[in-house]
Order: sequence, then C-alpha cells, then structure tokens
Amino acid sequence: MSTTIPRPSRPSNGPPTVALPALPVGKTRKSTGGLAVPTNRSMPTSPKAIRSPSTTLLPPATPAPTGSLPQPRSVSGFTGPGKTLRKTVSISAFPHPPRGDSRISSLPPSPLSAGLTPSRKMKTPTTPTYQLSNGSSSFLNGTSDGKSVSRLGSATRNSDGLISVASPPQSRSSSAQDSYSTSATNYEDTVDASRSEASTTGKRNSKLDGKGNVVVSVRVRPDAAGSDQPVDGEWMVDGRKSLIAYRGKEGGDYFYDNVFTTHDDNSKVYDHIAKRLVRRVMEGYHGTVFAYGMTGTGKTFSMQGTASSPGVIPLAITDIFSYIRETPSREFLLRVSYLEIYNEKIHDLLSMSTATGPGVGQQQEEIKLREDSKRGVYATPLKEEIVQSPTQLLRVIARGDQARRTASTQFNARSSRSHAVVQIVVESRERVPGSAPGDSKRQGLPPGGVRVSTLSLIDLAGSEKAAESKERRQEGSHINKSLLTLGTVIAKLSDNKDKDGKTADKDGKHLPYRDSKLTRLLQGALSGGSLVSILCTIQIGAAASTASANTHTNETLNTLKFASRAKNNIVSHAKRAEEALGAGGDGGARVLLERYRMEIAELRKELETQAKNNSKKEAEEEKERDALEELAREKEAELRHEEQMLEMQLARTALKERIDHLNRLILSSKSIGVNASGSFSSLGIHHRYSQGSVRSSMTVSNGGGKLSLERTASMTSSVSTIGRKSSSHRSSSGVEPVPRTEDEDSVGSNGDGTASLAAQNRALQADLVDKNRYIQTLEKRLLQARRASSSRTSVGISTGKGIMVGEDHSVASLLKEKDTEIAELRARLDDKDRMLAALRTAARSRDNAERVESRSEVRTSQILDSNPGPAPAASPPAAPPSLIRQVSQLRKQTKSVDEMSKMLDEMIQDRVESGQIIRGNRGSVRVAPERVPKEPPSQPPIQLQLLAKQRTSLAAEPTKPVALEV
Ligand SMILES: Nc1ncnc2c1ncn2[C@@H]1O[C@H](COP(=O)(O)OP(=O)(O)OP(=O)(O)O)[C@@H](O)[C@H]1O
Repeated sequence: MSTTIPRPSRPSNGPPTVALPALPVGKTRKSTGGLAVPTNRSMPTSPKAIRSPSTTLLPPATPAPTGSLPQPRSVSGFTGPGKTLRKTVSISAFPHPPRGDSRISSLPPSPLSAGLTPSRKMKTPTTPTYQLSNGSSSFLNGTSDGKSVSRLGSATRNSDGLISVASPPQSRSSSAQDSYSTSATNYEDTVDASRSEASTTGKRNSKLDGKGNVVVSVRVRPDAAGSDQPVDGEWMVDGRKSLIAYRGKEGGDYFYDNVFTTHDDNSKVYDHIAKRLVRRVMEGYHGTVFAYGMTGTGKTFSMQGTASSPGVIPLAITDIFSYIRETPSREFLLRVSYLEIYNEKIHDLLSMSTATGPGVGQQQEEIKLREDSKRGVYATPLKEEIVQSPTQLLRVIARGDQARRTASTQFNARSSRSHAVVQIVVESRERVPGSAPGDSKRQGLPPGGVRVSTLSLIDLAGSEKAAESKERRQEGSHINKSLLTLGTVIAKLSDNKDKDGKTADKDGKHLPYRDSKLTRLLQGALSGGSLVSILCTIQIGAAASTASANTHTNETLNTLKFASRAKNNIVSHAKRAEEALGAGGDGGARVLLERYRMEIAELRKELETQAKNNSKKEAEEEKERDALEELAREKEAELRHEEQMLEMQLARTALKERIDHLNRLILSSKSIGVNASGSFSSLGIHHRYSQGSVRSSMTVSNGGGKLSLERTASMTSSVSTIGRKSSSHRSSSGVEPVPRTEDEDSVGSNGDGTASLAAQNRALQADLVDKNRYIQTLEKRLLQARRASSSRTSVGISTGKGIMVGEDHSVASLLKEKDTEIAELRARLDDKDRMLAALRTAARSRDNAERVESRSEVRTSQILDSNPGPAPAASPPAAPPSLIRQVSQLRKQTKSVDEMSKMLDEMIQDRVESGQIIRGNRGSVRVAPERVPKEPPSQPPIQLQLLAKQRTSLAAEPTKPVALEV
C-alpha cells in the first residue's frame, strides 16, 4: 500500500542555510510511529468513526459537461477500475451532505453518483487502519453534488440572460469582504446531516462539529530535475490513501483529505479540493481556498496553473459560469476584487497600474481592514469589477497577477513575495419563470431576496528562511511572521466561543487574529463562517546537500503539521447566506444586485415620469404651436387686411386724383363758359357756372389761388381773343344774342355784366363745397368698402368672397360712372376744342375785319381831308402806302385784353341801346326775342353767334366805315 520514497536531492537548489521557522505544532496531530493519531475531540476512537463506505468513498463528481466551456479534466486513475482503494478515513471524497432522511431517500440518484457509488462501495476497504480525521459529513460532498449533476443533466440550459441584471462592466470602489457577513450557522444543516447520518449509518458521533466543511490536501511537487521517482527512501506518498509517511526523525504517517502525487495535474487537484466548494459558493455558501507551503513548492502553480494546465482559479471561474448557465432559475451578478498583503500592507492589485510596475512607489490609498457585525472583516476601499464572462474575469485576475510582487528567491526564480487574495462575490436572486425582470408587481423586483456569497482564492507567499538581500529578508520576515500567526491561530482554534460569541482558544481566550493582516483577513473563514479548502504544497527531494535536505525536510514536516492542525482544528459552520430582501438594512444596502434592481426600478419610474412629463410638455408645446399658428394666421389676416386697406387707400388716392383731374377739367370748361347745357350736374358743378361771364372769370384769375390762376390763364387768353373780336365789332349791330334762360343770367354776373368778387368767391366756395361733398361721398363709399373688407376678414376668406365681389362691383360701378363722366368731359373737351377752333376762325375773321376797318378809316380820313362835305359815293380808291403804315401803327397800339373787353362791352352796350340785345338783370345779354332766329337747338355759344353776326354784317357792308374807339 505504501511506497517508500528515497530522500530526494535538489541539485539545482541549494539547501536553506537558515532553519525555517517552526510552525506551531498541534498537540494532537503529531504522527507517532507511523500512525497519525488524532487525540482531540475530532479523532474518532472507535470503529464507528471510520468513514462508512457509503459516505467516504464517494469520489468527487466527474465534472459535468459544460458544453462550450473547456474544462480540462483528468480523473486519471482515481475512479478507474483496478485502482487501489482509498483510505476510508480520508475526507477527500466529501461525504454526502447532511440532509434529512426523507430528502435523501426521495432524491433520485444522480447519474454520476448513481453510477459511481456502487463502484465505490465495491472499493470500500474492509480494514481501515489509519485515520486522521473523523470524516464528518460535509457540504462539500457528493450527494449534494449529485443532486446538482442530476439537475444539470435534465435541464435544458439557456445561457441567455443569465447575468441579465448585471450592469455594464464597470469598476467601483467598495468593500468586497462580504464573505463573513452572514450570521448563519450550519446548525440546521448539520442537524439534518446528523439525522441523515444517524439514520443511515449510525456510525458517526461527531457530525455536528462541522469539520466536514474543511478539506485539507497536500500536493507533492515533482522534482526540479523532472524525475518522477521519489529519491528519498524516508518518504512515502500514497495518493490513493491520501497518506504521506515519513520514516525519519519525528517521522509518522500523515493522512489528509487528499494527497496529490507528482503525477497529479492541476485539473485533478481542482476537482478534489475546489470543485464542490465552488458549487456551494454558487449556491450561497462562502468558500475559501488557500495554498500554503514553502517557497517554490508549487502554490502559484496550483492556484493559477499554466496555459496548458490551468489551476484552481481559472477552473473555478469556468465552473462559476457553467453553473450560471445551468441555473436559469436564478440571475447572477459577479464582482471581483484582487488584493495582496505585502510587508503587512494591503494593496489593491486592480487599482495598480501595471505599466509602472509594482512597487515603483505608486501612491495608493491605504487599504484598511474593518470589521462589521454583518460583513465581518473586510478591506476598504477596494476596487471591485463587475464581470460578465469567464474571459473578462480571467483578464481582470491576470491584470492583478501582473501587478503582484514577485522576485527571485533561492528556490523560486519568480517567487511570490506577497499573499494574494482573489475574491469573487456572487450575488444571485431567484428569477420569476417566464417573466421579464421588470414584470414583477414589486416594481421590477422579483420575489425573494438576493443571496450573496464569496469565493476567496488565496495564494500565500512561501515561507522562507534564507534570503540574501535585505529586501528579501524583510519580505521573508513579514511573510514568515504572518504564516506563523496563521499557524498559531489555527493551532489554537477550537470550538470554544468567547463571551462575545467569537471563536476562542481552548481556554476561552481571544485568538490572535489581529497579529497579522493575513489572519485578520482570514478570520471569518477560520472561525467557521466559510467552507475551507487548504492545499499544502511540499517538495520532497529537492536538496542537494545533506544540510539542505535536512532544512527542507523540516520545512516539509512543518507544512505537513500545519495541514494536520488545520484539518483538526478548523471547524466550519458554514451556512447558506441569508437572502437580503430589499434595500433595508446594511445587508440590503450592500447587495449590488438589489441595488441595481432598485436602481433599475427607480430609473424606470423616472423614465415613466419623464415620459409623462414629456407627453405633458408635448401637449403644451402643441398648444403653444397651435396658439402660435393661430397668431400667425391672425397676423397674416391682419397683414392681408392692411394690404387691402392699402390697396383701397391707393384706389382712394387714385380716385381722388381722378376727381381732382376731372375737377380741373370741369373748371377749365366752366371758366371758359362753353357748354351751357348743364351737363356738369353729375359732378356737382352746376350749370349756374357754365355761363359765368368772361369778366368774372378774369377777376378770379386776378385774385384767386394758384390752382385757379392756372386755370384762368387759358380762360383769359380765350376771353381776350373774344374780347378783341367783340370790340372790333362793337359798333356792329348784326350780332344776335343767344337766348338765355333767366336762371343762367342770374349766375355770377352783376347787372353791368361784370362778376363781382363776392359773387366769384361765392361761386368758388359753392364749387368747393360741391367738390368736398363729392369727396365725402367717395370717402363714404371707401369706408363702406373697408368695413365690408373687415367683416370679410373676420368671417374668413371663403365667406368673404361674395362680399368682395359686391364691393368690387360697387367700385366697378363707381369707376364706370366715373368713366362715363370722363367720357362726357371728353365730349365737352371736344366741344371746347371745337369752340377754340371756332374762336380761331373768329380771330381770323376779326383780322380780316381789322384790315377792312383800316381801309375804311383811311378812306374816311381822305374823304374828310379832301371834301369836308358829304362823301361822294364813288368807288374807293386803292389804299396808299401811308395808310398801310398808319394801320400798322394802329396795330401796334393794340389794346390790352381789358381794353378789348371794355370795347366789347361798349359794343354790347351799343347793341343793347340799339335794341338788338337785351341785357339781363344780372348783366347777362341776350338777343332780343324778335331778332332770335329760328335755329336748331345745337346753336354755337353766344359769343360765336355774336361773332358770326358781326362777320355777316361786315360782309354785307364792306365799305361801311367803322369808327374805332380808342
Ligand atoms: N506540480 C508541479 N508540476 C510542475 N511544475 C511545478 C509544479 N509545482 C511547481 N512547479 C514549478 O515550480 C516552480 C515554482 O513553483 P511556484 O512558483 O508555483 O512555487 P510557489 O510555491 O508559488 O513559490 P513562492 O512561494 O516562492 O511563490 C515553477 O516554475 C513551477 O512551474
């Protein structure tokens, strides 16, 4: 059964020159005579204590197939047929969990356990000889695991949303030491276990001590030379029996839960020391795995492994995510922290920059250890990173590894100079099947609380005696001190409690946890709150010289003793962590998953509120928009109205201008006195002005305003022409006055035919009044049009169309009317033109008459000069040149217009006196009734008639002398 191992030589590494510090040796663990005889309470003394086949021989479950995740597994030789039977006292097989009888009996056998258990039973040794511990029941056993495996095999795993509640990867700084926060004890479980064990085997009597929750294993590192064979005959390693026997001085047989030979790889080590523990952690227990041993013995190799042979940490990570995938009924959140204790100072490996390298004087906030009644001892402030995948988690840890302090030592070219602690906090919560996380009635909070558990994976620095440099010596001193304290604490551990309820030594005294940071940090695990797995690494036969071999052997023995003490003294009452409900209390506040849940719920609420506010805002904005649009419409309407008003104003102005123009035309015609038909009445300029005398018009031209002056200028010229013509025929009696009505006569003339200024003024004022009235009328119409436009605007464009048409119609009619008037006025202008033409003709006639008169005067003077008596009726002689000159002189003496008018008046007067013309009361003249010829109604004006008469008379009496009154 046992193998004698020759003492190895370590040619490559010289032996330590200084003796390694002696670890505290448990009184009860010392091997005697090759038999490990536990003497304390945990050591069974009766055959009953021997682990029963049903519980002790259960092998670790074969790793469950995890699909995509690689899980290098090696179960070499462990379960295979023909292998040596395992020692019954070993706890490495993790006996069935303490469960109730009914539970056990009712549970379907696991595919793995069902298949394995019988074979194990077949292998059960019949004569167990050695036992180190009592092999108490443990959570880290096969039955429970089998249960998981069963579930694993039947359930369809859906990886989607397994970490659905995890926040995006982020870092936060807080404590990670949740491991020891639980106030749980494993009482219930152990009671169950006791019942189970008692009912099924009836062999165990120390099931309540919780030692089954502690697994201690020893791994033997292969020789540096690569030799598989142990070289030291004093040593014997039996992996199957989990036995290490030393036949030398202080020799003995050491049994552990697991003994790994140089052949065993990391995968096997993980399966036996950590696999179940990791699963328990996922189920809510706290778990601690740490590697202890002399420097260079393979602690880091076992914990981290290599790329080809991953160690405990990467394999645990793989299993963690496998479990999450296999458990769709729960949701998980993982956060990780990584610290090291170097020279008794705690450093956050995740906060350190690897670029600068560790120990380059980087200033980091000092991390302190604090204790909390619920959380236990924890480091703070510590950076935690939330991880969502194995790769991410491995990357975080690799980053921390790079920051870890390592140095070359005598036995290890890259020796870890610090204790490194990886902590993975697992938060989980039951998920409501078939519902999204937000469907809960509790505002997105699913029923049940959040379970928080912590997996601590610790790679301790190696104990070392020999150190060449001061720095190494200092490091070594701190390392050794902390390890010594750890050994001391473990050695003093007992199931006793002090008055505060904390674990105490056998005398009830406080344990020296505070003596080092390491023991302080491990306090929770060592005092029973956690499942514990300790891997002690040794190397046999690594020394070349006898001295080094001795030193090495001592060190190895110390390690073995430490492992024995740990196995015997550490009592774990680990219990599934309580679920924290809500955010109440410290526990709840620490639960990130809960916090995130609540944050999500709050954010959702906020979103809803915001959405509500937004909809409100939108409604308000819509209202505002509507109002603005309405305002814009109103403004537009106003603008349109203004435009219309402007158009109307323009139309009005145009009309006014038109009116003024018409008025000018009217005044011109009126002033001339042409067209006495009274057709001006439509413009309010009545016929009473039509026959205004020439004189009155002239008066106006003298004293009137500018406008009148302009107007009278043409009148004057016209009248002057007439005047001259009239005066030339003053003595003519052939003029037939145009018959006028009494009404016409009475307008604007005095009795002597000259319009008085007052009369002119009155006439003009009346004219002005008429015009103003006319303008007012137009304004009224415009006003009406404007109102119509306003009302149209208010009632809307569509309805206003009819009104617009009406207005347009009125304007159009007005324009039409005006056009008619313009046409009339044009007609009158034509009349005027005709009159002017007639006047010009009359002027020519007058000129002729003047020539005739000149000739008459010359003849008269000749007659008078030669014959004072009556003139003979001889034919007139031809006018001599002297006469022509006289006439031209006379022409030069042409009278002014006034004189001509005067002459005309006198001429008219003469006619009146001769009875040819009758003068009216107001100075107007008309032809005597008996002389009025029967003429058609369209007679030319009176002046023309007069001129025509004069011309006729002159033609009839060409030689009649006419006396000119000069
Ligand atoms: N089981 C093993 N199989 C193969 N090589 C091993 C084994 N154990 C350790 N080694 C090798 O031994 C060397 C030292 O191992 P490791 O660094 O793990 O020792 P350690 O105990 O961590 O030392 P220290 O305490 O100084 O950090 C490494 O090169 C490692 O690869």
